Amino acid sequence: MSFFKKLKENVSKTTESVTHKFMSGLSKTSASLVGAMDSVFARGKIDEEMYEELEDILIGADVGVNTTLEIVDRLRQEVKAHRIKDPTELKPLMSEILVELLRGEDEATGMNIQDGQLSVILFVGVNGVGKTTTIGKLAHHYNQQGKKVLLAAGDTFRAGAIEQLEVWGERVGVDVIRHQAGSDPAAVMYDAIQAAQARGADILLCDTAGRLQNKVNLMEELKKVHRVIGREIEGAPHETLLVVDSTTGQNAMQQAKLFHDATHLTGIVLTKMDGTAKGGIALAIRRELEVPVKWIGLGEQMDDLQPFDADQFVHALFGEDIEKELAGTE
Ligand SMILES: Nc1nc2c(ncn2[C@@H]2O[C@H](COP(=O)(O)OP(=O)(O)OP(=O)(O)O)[C@@H](O)[C@H]2O)c(=O)[nH]1
Repeated sequence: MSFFKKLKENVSKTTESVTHKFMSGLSKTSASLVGAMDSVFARGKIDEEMYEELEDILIGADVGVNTTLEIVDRLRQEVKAHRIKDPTELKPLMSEILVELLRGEDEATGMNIQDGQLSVILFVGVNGVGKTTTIGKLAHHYNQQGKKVLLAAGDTFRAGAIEQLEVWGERVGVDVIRHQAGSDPAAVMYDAIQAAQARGADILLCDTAGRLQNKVNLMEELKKVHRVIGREIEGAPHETLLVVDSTTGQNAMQQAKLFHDATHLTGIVLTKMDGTAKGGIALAIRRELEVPVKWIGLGEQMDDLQPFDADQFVHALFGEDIEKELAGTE
């Protein structure tokens, strides 16, 4: 039995609605990445040309050149080692390689949430990537779990950003700590931490500015915010999550490198996966940045932010093939 059965078994452990969210959210990427492989494999022959066409498909889905070469290399080795002649056997093999790459070595995709004490989560990323929406969705997620959540409006650069966060606060039913537009974001963080501690909050989600017009200032500001949070609570921020818009392709990769250099990122949130056929960026980011993707945005609704899961991700990409193979072998 191929790796498909194992994938199916792994995703069956979660609810059907989560599996469905991944499948519908990743349908465009599935078509561009896995659907496109069909015509390549239909030629019935494993040869150099086939590997080159596979590379083109992977690069076209934003998997990134280095990661693409690594995937195809591994595929070649497996084909050799197991003397595979039939290209239809390559899809399950490919799915296994993708899961391994997405999992990485540490498997540290969970959130560092401290039980019984305040956990501070800092969000960074450029404007418009979905930072505020992600904070709102995550506030909802933790609120649903019965945790007391507070939001810090650290994007003081744009007055609209503070109001937008307040709209989310109201929608979810959590308070927002804010100052006037233009004030020092580090001071907002200081006040937010005091408020969170005084109110016995479990989780403080901190928004930050994302203007890129002045990179040096932005990065200095983020470093200061980070420092102030760390001074108030040892070990905080417990997570520094970079939010990136997956529809921006390799641009997302460059942003990730920039922010990673300035603040120590502990995870990535990939938003708007449902709006792109180039979801292969998840692989490029995971592999080339060595920062785990922790959350994935699969739509605009409150519960469309899902914890990233390598099995769910790859299962969603190969969904049709998995169903076909399992139906044929029962
Ligand atoms: N389809 C889809 N849309 C999303 C997702 N996440 C966010 N969006 C949309 O992206 C748009 C921008 O999101 P915002 O949260 O305003 O972005 P932001 O990064 O906070 O922007 P600034 O406040 O300007 O920094 C909104 O219309 C969101 O509804 C997602 O996972 N899927």
